[in-house]
Amino acid sequence: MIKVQNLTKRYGSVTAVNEIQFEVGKGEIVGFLGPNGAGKSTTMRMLSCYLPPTSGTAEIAGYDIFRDSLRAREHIGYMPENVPLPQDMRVDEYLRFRAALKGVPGRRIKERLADVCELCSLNDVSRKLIGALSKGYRQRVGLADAMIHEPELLILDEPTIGLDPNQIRQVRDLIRNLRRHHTILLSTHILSEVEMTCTRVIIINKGRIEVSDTPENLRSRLTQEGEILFEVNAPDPAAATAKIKTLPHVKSLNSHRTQDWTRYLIQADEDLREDLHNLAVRENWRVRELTRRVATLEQIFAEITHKEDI
Ligand SMILES: Nc1ncnc2c1ncn2[C@@H]1O[C@H](COP(=O)(O)OP(=O)(O)OP(=O)(O)O)[C@@H](O)[C@H]1O
Repeated sequence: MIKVQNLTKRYGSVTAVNEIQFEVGKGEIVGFLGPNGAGKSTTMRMLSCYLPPTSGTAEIAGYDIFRDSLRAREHIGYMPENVPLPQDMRVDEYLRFRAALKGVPGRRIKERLADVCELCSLNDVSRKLIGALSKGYRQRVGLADAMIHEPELLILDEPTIGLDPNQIRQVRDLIRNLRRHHTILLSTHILSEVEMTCTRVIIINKGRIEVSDTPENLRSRLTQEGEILFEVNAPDPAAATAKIKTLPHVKSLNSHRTQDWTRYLIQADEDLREDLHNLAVRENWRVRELTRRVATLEQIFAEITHKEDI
């Protein structure tokens, strides 16, 4: 659905997007992550044909965003970061107007309106003035607008920005429901959202793409040299520590004792959970915890973008 090659955007002396390349296949939900000013919105605006690139190319459904802009746009539903909405139009009037503007045939507008209002849970407010809606409902109107012409690809720039946790959950569920029929590229700063909804993560930093992988692969990349928590009740703790140290792949070990229990934090370059379990069974130790610490997307993001404050 998306094929980006050497795409660059400069604003005067600022290079916002620097020779990026990536592809997004049909049916993928891709989370587009990066710190403030990384170039996410600029990339999304170029892909949505709102902003011409300085150099490089991008294709949407096989159409060049610059040369075949109108064709490309037919396949895109774009929801910008701050959805510009007319305050004094009613929700249904506005969506009908947008449908006509996007070339939806007159006979289909009623049906499309009903579909998007249902999908975005707008039925209760469809006769309300947009200016009277809460932020969450306005976001939904933006989403309904992006979908009204049945595009295959949705490009959503921070769709949950400014929403409360309940509204975030609703929009996230909605995006999850959309994945059956759409390809989605969405930017967000909420990493748990990406872990829950996306099939792939692209991390952009200072205009360059640093990573493109599944959330699982990203986690296992960082967890390979894993930390394992192991808490046992062994009759002779010193002997137990010595035995654990002799296991292959153990790099270092910290322990902490509370009454009868010893809690080990083991650094190893392999997943040693089975070996530790077998050792405990052999030695007749009682085990209270045996877990491998898994890196969160938040740690991965911080590592890749070298930022602690996300
Ligand atoms: N119209 C503009 N004129 C000049 N510079 C711009 C313009 N739009 C963006 N920039 C600059 O380009 C860089 C990338 O901005 P962009 O908005 O694409 O980042 P972003 O990743 O979407 O950030 P955020 O998470 O804060 O929305 C920033 O340095 C920004 O200041």
